[in-house]
Amino acid sequence: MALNEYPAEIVEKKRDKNGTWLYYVHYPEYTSLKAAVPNVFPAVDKRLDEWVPGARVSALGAARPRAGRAAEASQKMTRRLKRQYAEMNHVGANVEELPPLDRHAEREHQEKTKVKNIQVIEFGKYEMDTWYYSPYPEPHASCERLYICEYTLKYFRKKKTLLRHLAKTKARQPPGDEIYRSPPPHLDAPGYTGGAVTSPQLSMFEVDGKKAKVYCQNLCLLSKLFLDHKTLYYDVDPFLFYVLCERDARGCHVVGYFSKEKDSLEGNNLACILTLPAHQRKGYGRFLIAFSYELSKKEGRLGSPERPLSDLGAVSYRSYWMREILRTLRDHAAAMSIKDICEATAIKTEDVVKTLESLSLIKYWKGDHIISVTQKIVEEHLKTIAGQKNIEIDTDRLRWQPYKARTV
Ligand SMILES: CC(=O)SCCNC(=O)CCNC(=O)[C@H](O)C(C)(C)COP(=O)(O)OP(=O)(O)OC[C@H]1O[C@@H](n2cnc3c(N)ncnc32)[C@H](O)[C@@H]1OP(=O)(O)O
Repeated sequence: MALNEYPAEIVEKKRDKNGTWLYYVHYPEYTSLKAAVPNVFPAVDKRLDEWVPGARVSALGAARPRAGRAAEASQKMTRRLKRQYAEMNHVGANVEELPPLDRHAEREHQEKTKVKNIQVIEFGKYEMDTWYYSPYPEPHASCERLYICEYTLKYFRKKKTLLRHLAKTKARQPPGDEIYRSPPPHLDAPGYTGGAVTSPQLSMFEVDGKKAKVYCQNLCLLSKLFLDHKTLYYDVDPFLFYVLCERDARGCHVVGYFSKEKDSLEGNNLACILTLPAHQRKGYGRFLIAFSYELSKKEGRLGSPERPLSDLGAVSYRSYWMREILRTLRDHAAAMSIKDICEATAIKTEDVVKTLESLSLIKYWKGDHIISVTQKIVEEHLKTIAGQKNIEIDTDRLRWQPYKARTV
């Protein structure tokens, strides 16, 4: 195999307008996960799948990924690691292991979604490559490029139609209640030298799936472009959507969201989370996760995300849990029980135990889990994560009541 060639599987082929063959290829040995993260592996990372002209495919099934998109980390999965990943994230490691009906549904889903339909979206001032298939209705489903209004989430095949829509619509923010607005930057903040404030101001909106049905359905269709396995698109009534926006003089620009069941029997405090690719790795994912736990604290309940987690979901949650638990231990001089940590953070017991295990800070003694840590060890662990991007939530600014308390 030549340099810069990668093993590839051909998933589909088609002819372009000029009759040239194009191949839809999957790179089985590569992932777009940016760094090797212990025990977190994409089951199948389809994010780099793409159409390539025949000239870029060699006879042995090797292709050259588009410049700039080449996978940065090669993580071959051993069978053992695959099983570990599946166990941690409650994902079936193998379709064959599912019950017959689920197996059939899973195969059908895989067949339908194996080739992504929309390649690029224009959203506000950003253009973003998509990652996965999303069931937009026809004729939009067959568009290579979709133009999406960042305020209403309506989608268009042509830019001029989007511009006409923007000229007509008055919407400049999500259709819900603004429940949080970030504090203005402190004038004594490090790096502030006077003049215009450049750091984005954040607003969080709560949008009710029942009251703003079309907006929420459009949000689900949009998020499916970046989520492989969530299947909620149309039945949005039982959910609340927490939409995070950067705010400026023109309006509120969506950067991410999470959804939450109004009444989760499993005690989930988050169903689905997304940061749009143009805004990833700036700390917004952690902010959204932290926000979901702040809501759980107000409800007086422990919470956990709905499973399965995606690979990116798993890294983000593990990083969040680790930091929160270590900070809580530090603030209490490391003298806490597991129950104390759960109460302070609203993180479900199982997630606390797994996180402490991964840090080797827990012992199993006489049938019970015991935390085994000193303040010094906590400080040392905290030093290793000191560089994390963290946007603090000022809880005094959260205006929110549990859904159940509002409806009785
Ligand atoms: C319950 C569920 O919904 S599971 C599905 C989760 N959602 C998805 O998979 C949709 C697509 N992915 C996403 O939307 C985003 O990647 C999210 C929401 C998971 C994370 O959002 P981001 O805004 O990028 O997260 P943020 O910047 O706060 O980073 C959180 C942590 O994850 C890590 N992380 C995020 N992306 C990556 C990546 N590509 N590779 C390695 N680590 C990553 C960050 O390094 C950070 O950890 P650190 O502070 O210890 O370094």
